[in-house]
Amino acid sequence: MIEKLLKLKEKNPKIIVGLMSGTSADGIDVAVVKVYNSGTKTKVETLGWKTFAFDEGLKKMILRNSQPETSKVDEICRLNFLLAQIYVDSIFKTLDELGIKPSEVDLIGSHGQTIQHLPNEVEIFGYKVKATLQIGDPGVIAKLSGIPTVGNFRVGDVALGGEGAPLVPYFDYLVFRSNKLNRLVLNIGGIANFTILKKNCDVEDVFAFDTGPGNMVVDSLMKLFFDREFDENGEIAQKGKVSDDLLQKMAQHPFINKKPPKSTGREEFGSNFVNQILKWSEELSLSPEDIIATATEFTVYAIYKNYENFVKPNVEVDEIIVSGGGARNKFMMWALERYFNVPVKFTDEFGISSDAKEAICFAVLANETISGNPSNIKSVTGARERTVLGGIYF
Ligand SMILES: Nc1ncnc2c1ncn2[C@@H]1O[C@H](COP(=O)(O)OP(=O)(O)OP(=O)(O)O)[C@@H](O)[C@H]1O
Ligand SMILES: CC(=O)N[C@H]1[C@@H]2OC[C@@H](O2)[C@@H](O)[C@@H]1O[C@H](C)C(=O)O
Repeated sequence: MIEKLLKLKEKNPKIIVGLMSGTSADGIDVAVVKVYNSGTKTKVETLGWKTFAFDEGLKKMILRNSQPETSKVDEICRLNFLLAQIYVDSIFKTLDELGIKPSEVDLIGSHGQTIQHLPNEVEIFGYKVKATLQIGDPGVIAKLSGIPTVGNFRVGDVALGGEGAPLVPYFDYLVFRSNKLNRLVLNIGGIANFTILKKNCDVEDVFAFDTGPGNMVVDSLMKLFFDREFDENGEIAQKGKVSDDLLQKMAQHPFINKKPPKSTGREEFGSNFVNQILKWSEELSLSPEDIIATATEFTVYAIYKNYENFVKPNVEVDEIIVSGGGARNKFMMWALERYFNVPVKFTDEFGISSDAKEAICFAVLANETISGNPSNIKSVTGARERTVLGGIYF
């Protein structure tokens, strides 16, 4: 086993599959990449990627098991295996389409499905506990695929007192740093998060955190009002009018002004928050279109407010580089340009598909694990130490 691991460490370049199933619970992104070197010398070449949508029933099962009120421990136990089985199927389908044999793949890096993220410390039985849970067991992935798999990336950072998120900032640092420009690298998935890369920055200068909802709130409202999974291209938002009254109420959410390091999820922007929005909207007699427009505006408001509070006093950004499903929402992208007034680019311009960025990231993070390089950033997660992330399974 150790020989295998050492051989894998020395192999350069490596073919690595990165797997992301994000907080939107909309499906899995599989990216196949060739990774050269490691650390600051890392070079990534994307060989291909594919998205697999989850069946509606599966999405429901994931969502109900992401909430304490509706979760069931036997369903979570089964989902842990089921998701791993689905991941492996998706990997094989992607490889087949790309004409790559599974035996040619050196490594898999799998994020897993977050069903609960509890970075706020609680005292239980005299112990201070922070916790996070990603399911879709990497041990099962390794056994079914026959490919060494790195998973459970967040655990080490949380164990060392960190938020365990966001982890993409290290990848952003490797790929998007510049010696000429101050960059804000933004991902708008279920949750939105950004990475600030000051020109000529060092790894410990990187500043990043979750800013609040990405598409999570809009998606839930779209399901309720229009029985659709999301607002395609922001078309419904474009038909509505932003309500300043509702926006101001949403802006009071304590996460928006909370000081970083911080990370969030469905625990704070799930059904409780959506129900609150519904109540406020009823009082204000808003149409569904206006509510969607306001919730979409809120995502960008929260991104900007966090920038204004915690970044702008030290670093003024020259450009924004966007990825994630929100990049396809025109209303959101216009709002971003309106708030920031700097060029808004997509990661695709930099050779990283905006739909596959997080999957590519977990391939690169797996390479860092195998190479023995720490990939958390203390200034981002608040962990006591930098550490090698993830567990390796054969
Ligand atoms: N054409 C589109 N128009 C508008 N929104 C879109 C479009 N395509 C995708 N989205 C939005 O993007 C979301 C999915 O984004 P993405 O896959 O980046 O999130 P994720 O990886 O699940 O989340 P996270 O990054 O928070 O873990 C969808 O739920 C939807 O709201
Ligand atoms: C706990 C968890 O799964 N967090 C996700 C989520 O989705 C976006 C944002 O919230 C970020 O904190 C993180 O994912 C990305 C991949 C990250 O760690 O950078």
